[in-house]
Amino acid sequence: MQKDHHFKERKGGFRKHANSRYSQNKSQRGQAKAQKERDVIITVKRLGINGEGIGYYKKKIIFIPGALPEEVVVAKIVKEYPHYLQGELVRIKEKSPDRVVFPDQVSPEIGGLELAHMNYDAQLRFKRDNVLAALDKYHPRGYKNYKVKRTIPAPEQWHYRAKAQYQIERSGKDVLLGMYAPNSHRLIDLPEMPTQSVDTQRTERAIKDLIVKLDVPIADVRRQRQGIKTIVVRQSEATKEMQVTLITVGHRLNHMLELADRIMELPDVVSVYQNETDWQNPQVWGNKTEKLKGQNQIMEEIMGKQFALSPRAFFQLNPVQTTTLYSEALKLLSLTPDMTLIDAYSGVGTLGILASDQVKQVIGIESIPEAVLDAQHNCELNHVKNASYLQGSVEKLLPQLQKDEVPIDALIVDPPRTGLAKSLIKTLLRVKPESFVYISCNPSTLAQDLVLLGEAYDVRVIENVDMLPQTPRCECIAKLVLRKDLR
Ligand SMILES: C[S@@+](CC[C@H](N)C(=O)[O-])C[C@H]1O[C@@H](n2cnc3c(N)ncnc32)[C@H](O)[C@@H]1O
Repeated sequence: MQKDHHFKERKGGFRKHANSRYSQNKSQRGQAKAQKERDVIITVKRLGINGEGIGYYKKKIIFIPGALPEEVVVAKIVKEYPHYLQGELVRIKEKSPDRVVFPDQVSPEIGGLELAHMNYDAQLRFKRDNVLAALDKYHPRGYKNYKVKRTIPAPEQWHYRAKAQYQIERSGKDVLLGMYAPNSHRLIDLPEMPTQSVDTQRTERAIKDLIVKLDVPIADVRRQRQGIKTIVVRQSEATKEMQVTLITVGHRLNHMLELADRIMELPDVVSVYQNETDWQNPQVWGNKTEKLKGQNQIMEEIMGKQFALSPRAFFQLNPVQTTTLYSEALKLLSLTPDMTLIDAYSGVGTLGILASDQVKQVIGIESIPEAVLDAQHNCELNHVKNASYLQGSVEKLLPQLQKDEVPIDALIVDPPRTGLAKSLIKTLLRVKPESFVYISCNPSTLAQDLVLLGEAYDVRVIENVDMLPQTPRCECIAKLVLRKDLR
C-alpha cells in the first residue's frame, strides 16, 4: 500500500457523488440525523454491491464511494442513519495498489463508472466476489459446493456501449445533453463518456446541435412544456447502422420531420423513430412508437446469425462480449436433437435462434410485442423453421405450455434484474426441465431464486461474464441440474 496519497483532483466530485448516491431514499432521509459534518479516519474493509467502499466507525457501517478495500481514508460523515453512516471521501492516507486514475474528462458522480478508479483485474475479482457474497447472504442449498468461476473479461474495457440514451434539457441559455446524477433530476452535460462508443456519442451531440439549430421544442418538466426529452442512438456492431429514437412529450412538434430528415444525413444513421411518452409515465419510454424516416430495423450479427432490431427491443449493450455470453450459456445447456427448448424472456430471439439447429424445436416467450415480431422476422432471415415466439408473460404462458402437454426438456431463462416471479418458480418446480440454464444480471435476485429452486435443483456451475466494465454489474450464468433423487 502506498502512503499519503492526497486526493485533491477528485475530492469535490466524490463528495457530490457520495451525497447523491446514498442520501436519496426519502424515508431514510427523514430518519437521518441532522448533524455537524465531521472528518474521521476509516480503514476500508470491502466494497459494497454498488462498488462503494465499506468500513466501520464506532461499530457502525460507513459507506464511502470512491474508496477501495485496504485503503486508509479520511472521510466526512455527511449523514447518520439508524443502521449506517454515509461518508464522503476527503483524502486517501494509504492508497490501494488496485487504484488507477479516474478518467479526467467526466464527473465521477455519473452512473456507469462506479469502478473506474479500480484496475480491471480487481474489478473482475470484485464481480465474482459479489456473486459469492450474494450466495453467502441467502445461502441456497449446497451453495458452498457451487463452482463459481472467474469472471470472463470483456475484450474492450472502454467505448464498448453500443447504445446511448441521453436526456436533453434547457438550462438558462444552454442546452444540456447527458445523464441524471444518480437518483436525482439534476442533468449532467456529458460531452465525453468513456464507456460509450465514439460513433453513438458523436451522433448524440450532432442531433443536439440540429435540435438547437432548427429550434425544435425541448421538453420542460417544470413548466410542463412539450418537446424532445430523450435521444436514443443504437448502433449495430456488425453493420455500423445507427437507429435514432427521439422520445417526446407531445406528438407533432414543430420542425420534427425536418429534424428527422437532417438526422438521416448524419453518417451511418439509417432510421429515425419517435416514441411518445407523457409526464405521468415514470419510465423513459412511452407506449407509442412511430417511424419518421428510413428503414424499420437495424441489422446486427451474432455468431453468424442475423438479428433485426426495432427500437424498443432489448439487446445487450456490449455486442462484442455478447458472443461470449451466449456461447457460454448454450454450452451449459447441453442440448440434444430430440429436445424442445423454451427460450424464456427471449427478446428478439437471439438465444433460441442460435440454439435452433441443436434441438427439435424452440419456443420463445417475450412480453414486448415489437420484440416478438423481430424474433419472428429473425427466424425468417436465418431460415430457422423450428422456432416460434409467443407474446405475453412467462408467468402465464409457461403453465399454459405445460397444460397443453408441450414437452419442456430444456429451458433458458434470462429475466430482468428483478429475477423470477415466485409463481413462475412454482411452475418450474412442477415442470422440472431436465436441462436448465439461468442467465442473470443481478446476483442478489439470482441467489434468492436459487434458494427456492433448490427444492428440485442443484447448481453445478456459475459462470460470470463481464459485459459492463467500469460498473459493478456482471452477467451470471447458472447451470441447474435436477437433484439425483428427482431424476
Ligand atoms: C434481459 S432481457 C433478455 C433478452 C434476450 N434473452 C437477449 O439476450 O437479448 C429480458 C427480456 O425479457 C422481457 N420480459 C420482461 N419481463 C417479462 C415477462 N414477465 N415475461 C416475458 N418477457 C419479459 C423483456 O422485454 C426483455 O426483452
